[in-house]
Amino acid sequence: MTVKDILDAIQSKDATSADFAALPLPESYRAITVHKDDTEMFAGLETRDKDPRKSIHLDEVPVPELGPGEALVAVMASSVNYNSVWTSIFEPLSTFGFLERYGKVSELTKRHDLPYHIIGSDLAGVVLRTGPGVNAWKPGDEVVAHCLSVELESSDGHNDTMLDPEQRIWGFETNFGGLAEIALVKSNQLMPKPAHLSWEEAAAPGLVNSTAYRQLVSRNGAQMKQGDNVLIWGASGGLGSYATQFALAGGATPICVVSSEQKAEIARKMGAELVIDRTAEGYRFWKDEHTQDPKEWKRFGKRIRELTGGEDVDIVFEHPGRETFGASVYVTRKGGTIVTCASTSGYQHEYDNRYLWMSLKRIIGSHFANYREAWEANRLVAKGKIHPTLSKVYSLQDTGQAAHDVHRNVHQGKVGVLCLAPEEGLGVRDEEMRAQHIDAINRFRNI
Ligand SMILES: C/C=C/C(=O)SCCNC(=O)CCNC(=O)[C@H](O)C(C)(C)COP(=O)(O)OP(=O)(O)OC[C@H]1O[C@@H](n2cnc3c(N)ncnc32)[C@H](O)[C@@H]1OP(=O)(O)O
Ligand SMILES: NC(=O)C1=CN([C@@H]2O[C@H](COP(=O)(O)OP(=O)(O)OC[C@H]3O[C@@H](n4cnc5c(N)ncnc54)[C@H](OP(=O)(O)O)[C@@H]3O)[C@@H](O)[C@H]2O)C=CC1
Repeated sequence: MTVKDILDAIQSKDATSADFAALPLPESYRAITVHKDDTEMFAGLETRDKDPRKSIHLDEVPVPELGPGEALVAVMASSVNYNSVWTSIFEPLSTFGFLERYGKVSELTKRHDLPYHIIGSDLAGVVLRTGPGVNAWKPGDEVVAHCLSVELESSDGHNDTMLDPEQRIWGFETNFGGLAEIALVKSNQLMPKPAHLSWEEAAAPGLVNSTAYRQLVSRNGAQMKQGDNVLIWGASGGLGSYATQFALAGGATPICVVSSEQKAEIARKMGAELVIDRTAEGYRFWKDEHTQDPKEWKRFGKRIRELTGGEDVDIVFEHPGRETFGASVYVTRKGGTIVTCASTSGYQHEYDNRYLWMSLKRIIGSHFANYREAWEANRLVAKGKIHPTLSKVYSLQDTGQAAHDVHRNVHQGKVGVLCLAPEEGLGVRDEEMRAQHIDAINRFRNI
């Protein structure tokens, strides 16, 4: 039995759940990994010069043992998230520390502590096997998986699953991730695959869409409301392309920040009217490595007022971090909210606290999404209210190049990876619905 037999079953029109259940599992499969032996390979290099193509491997790995409450999924497609860039450059720390720590939780979690890390936090595919205690899913189900892994044994996480003390991001802080032909997930990560999307389109939104949903829309985030002005950094990138859609769909006004005319055009194609090209306008929020320039914050704020007709922003959707955070705090309106989920340009932020407390602003930390938020975010995709922002698709063996593109910020929206799917465009089950949304689905393609 090989993965080829699994693919044949998925592609045959008449394979039943019983047929999938009867398929013997292969002994091994191909997976994108980083190696524990490589963790020091980039020592001394600048972040920019650490090259994912050198650290990312395509390996044949054994199929992990299936535990209670878990599922093995045949992965048709996955996508590159920035967390896989961090893993591949071993910043801010090596993810093998996460696997070692997880391995100490129980006999079952020991499986994760290996000298290789199978990465990837998105997938679209087909359930192959479910472990004891799983009733909601069965072999043959077409699914996507969100990346929240929790143990749920502590009451701390019972109201908001992101607060579980054993909260982890699957494929980043756990092993057996989605950039592979087979993945191991907890069954409560599974959600129905949107029927009108191909495998690679369905695999694209998951992580960033759920994160943007909690960060911007949820009561656990900024609770955006109709009429809000929302400043969105990196509006044509992974997170930003979903934040922009949420702002528009929710009756808010996005002010989209991008770094080129091409990206500005993408933001406009999504429906945004207020766009700032940070490169063309030449903002330099830092005079040098240690000193910010409040005059530049003010110039940026003036530009926002010019675009909005004199208003400041209610919400800043933050993730670049050190480079932009001082400006983000400054340009937020009195009583407004800066909601942050990352620090791509550096995690030691500096801002002038007078502008925060005197103007009663709030900073909210946000991370991925709880079970319910991830489900709600996927539901919006399945209903055709939010669309994938897939631009380019790579083969599994070219994942290193895909991660390099994202690391160097030469991509748009989301970058997809075909795992078992032999070509793009497969897996669409609702052609009629697809036809209704085809322009939106293809907005980011081949640009
Ligand atoms: C969905 C996608 C998401 C993304 O893309 S996010 C971007 C990528 N992610 C990242 O860049 C984050 C990577 N992670 C990290 O950098 C680290 O992961 C953290 C900085 C988040 C945490 O570091 P750590 O070393 O794990 O945490 P500690 O809590 O500082 O150290 C653990 C020890 O410190 C003790 N401790 C914690 N809080 C306190 C306290 N308040 N007072 C005293 N001690 C404390 C703990 O108990 C524990 O102890 P003991 O080592 O003995 O187990
Ligand atoms: N905590 C969480 O749950 C999550 C955190 N993240 C983190 O968020 C960050 C962004 O992820 P994602 O959106 O997928 O990444 P992308 O690279 O797809 O998009 C980020 C965008 O941010 C903009 N940007 C990058 N650097 C700067 C800068 N110095 N100043 C201003 N803008 C900048 C770029 O747009 P442009 O050049 O056009 O301005 C870029 O396209 C990563 O660090 C990631 O790890 C992501 C998802 C979940």
